[in-house]
Amino acid sequence: MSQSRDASTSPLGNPNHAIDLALFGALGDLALRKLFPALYHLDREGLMPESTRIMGLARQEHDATTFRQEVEAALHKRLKADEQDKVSLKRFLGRLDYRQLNFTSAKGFETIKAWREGAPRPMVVYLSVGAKIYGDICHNLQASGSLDDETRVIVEKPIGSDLVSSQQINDAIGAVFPESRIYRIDHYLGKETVQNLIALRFANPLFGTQWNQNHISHVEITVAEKVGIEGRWGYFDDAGQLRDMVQNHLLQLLCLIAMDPPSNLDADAIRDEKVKVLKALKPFTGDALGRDVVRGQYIAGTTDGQPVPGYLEEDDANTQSQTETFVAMKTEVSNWRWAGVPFYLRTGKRMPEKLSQIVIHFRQQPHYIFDPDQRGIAANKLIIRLQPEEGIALQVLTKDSGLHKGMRLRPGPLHLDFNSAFPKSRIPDAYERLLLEVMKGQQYLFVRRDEVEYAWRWCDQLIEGWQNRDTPPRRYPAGSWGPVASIAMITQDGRSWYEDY
Ligand SMILES: NC(=O)C1=CN([C@@H]2O[C@H](COP(=O)(O)OP(=O)(O)OC[C@H]3O[C@@H](n4cnc5c(N)ncnc54)[C@H](OP(=O)(O)O)[C@@H]3O)[C@@H](O)[C@H]2O)C=CC1
Ligand SMILES: O=C1O[C@H](COP(=O)(O)O)[C@@H](O)[C@H](O)[C@H]1O
Repeated sequence: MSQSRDASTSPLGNPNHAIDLALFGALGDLALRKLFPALYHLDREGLMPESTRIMGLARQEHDATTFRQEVEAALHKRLKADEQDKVSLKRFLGRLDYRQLNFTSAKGFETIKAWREGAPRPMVVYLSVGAKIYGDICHNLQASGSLDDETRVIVEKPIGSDLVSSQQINDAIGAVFPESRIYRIDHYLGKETVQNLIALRFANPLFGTQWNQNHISHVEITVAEKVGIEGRWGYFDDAGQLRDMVQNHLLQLLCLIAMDPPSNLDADAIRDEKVKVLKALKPFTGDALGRDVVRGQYIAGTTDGQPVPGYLEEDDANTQSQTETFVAMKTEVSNWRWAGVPFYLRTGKRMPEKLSQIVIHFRQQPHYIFDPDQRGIAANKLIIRLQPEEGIALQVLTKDSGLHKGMRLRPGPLHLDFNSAFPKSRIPDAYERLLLEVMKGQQYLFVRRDEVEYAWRWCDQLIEGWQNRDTPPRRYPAGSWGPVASIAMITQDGRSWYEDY
């Protein structure tokens, strides 16, 4: 983290972290639902320097006053009642301005240059729009003379739909910005527990010494979503769950679990180690594709006891679609640390619960001395919960209490629930952490170009395999844990998905 300028803070944030934020797509879903609430929280927490200004840019006709009204309405909808205080809201809304702009036309970009005239702060450009127009916006910004050599750019996922398209997009951004000023968001990296993984693994010798194939039998990563397509059918049907969730979020989680210790916490030290993991991911060849990967698509079912439509009955659906809304797979990191340790991944929409968790299953003791009836009792597990609540639990075996039970073992948790252990600290949304890091000019929670591209390389061979083998998705009812085949995939190895939710 050597890029930090100064650790001192003022009541309204470290003045060294002041920026001008130009937010492209300021009236879109992401901006209104996530970005403005996150920016507001940073301001309210005293982390946004006084001089920081925010310019909203979108196609709709607005002036600063009506734009502020839109943002205020979105904040009222998203924030809890006790998070809305008049002073903070007034100060935050006062930072906002608006310009109507067509992003793909060079005309009008001089407005950004004029806004920036004489400003002593670096500009951060946030591209909260589809990746296809990142190149146009970067080009128009440059051609209009709005950029200087301190300007940073934030881009959203997904970057492309395969390796070739991601390279084209990365080339277009890279023609204007150097890698050191490109911040590729994967919002899972901003989640508190995900950052805690780094602390857990590299600050605790207890885990550091056990983190390899000698002590770990297998790893599970589950990212289950309760929601369906939420009005995004057009986008989602082109992508599918592999491109939407595995290529980015699940592979980033896998990298943080599997990577070797970085030599320090600098962005590139961490990212170099993540890239090594991506390069070592085993490709799916031959029979592995049929045996170790399950694609699914939800049909009508129930959520919270209420009937919900199937994927093909959602609004705007193409009823012939073969797009997957669920993927489960068994993969491996082919290196000395992880040889022979399966990584089981699963993610899907319309599951019974919103649940993201990583379970590290440790091996059994080499010599067993307890009741033979209990020989199969679960070994130690480390359960890292990202959501809904965040926390870490270590399942250990202890003696079952009572006079009549003899030396019976009982699995139980050593549990760290962040909300109850640290009740005073609000757990910030991922976007708050990420925006703060951009303000500081720190890149360690952002994805480097080669990470994106190696992840695509691995996904591409999987997608190509599906296409070659004509692999239609297996159906699963909304509200279930996915196709039965995803359970069979793990039980054939004598294991099961961890279900103590
Ligand atoms: N929404 C989400 O939950 C997530 C989104 N993302 C990513 O974030 C980015 C934004 O997504 P999202 O907010 O959902 O998208 P939206 O389509 O909701 O928002 C995009 C915004 O950009 C505007 N816009 C698009 N093209 C132009 C143009 N040529 N000129 C001017 N304005 C334009 C749109 O205006 P108009 O409405 O007039 O078209 C809209 O205000 C995407 O890259 C997406 O993949 C990533 C993770 C989650
Ligand atoms: O990037 C995306 O993530 C969301 C899930 O994010 P979470 O923080 O709610 O777990 C997913 O619904 C969406 O399809 C995808 O684009």
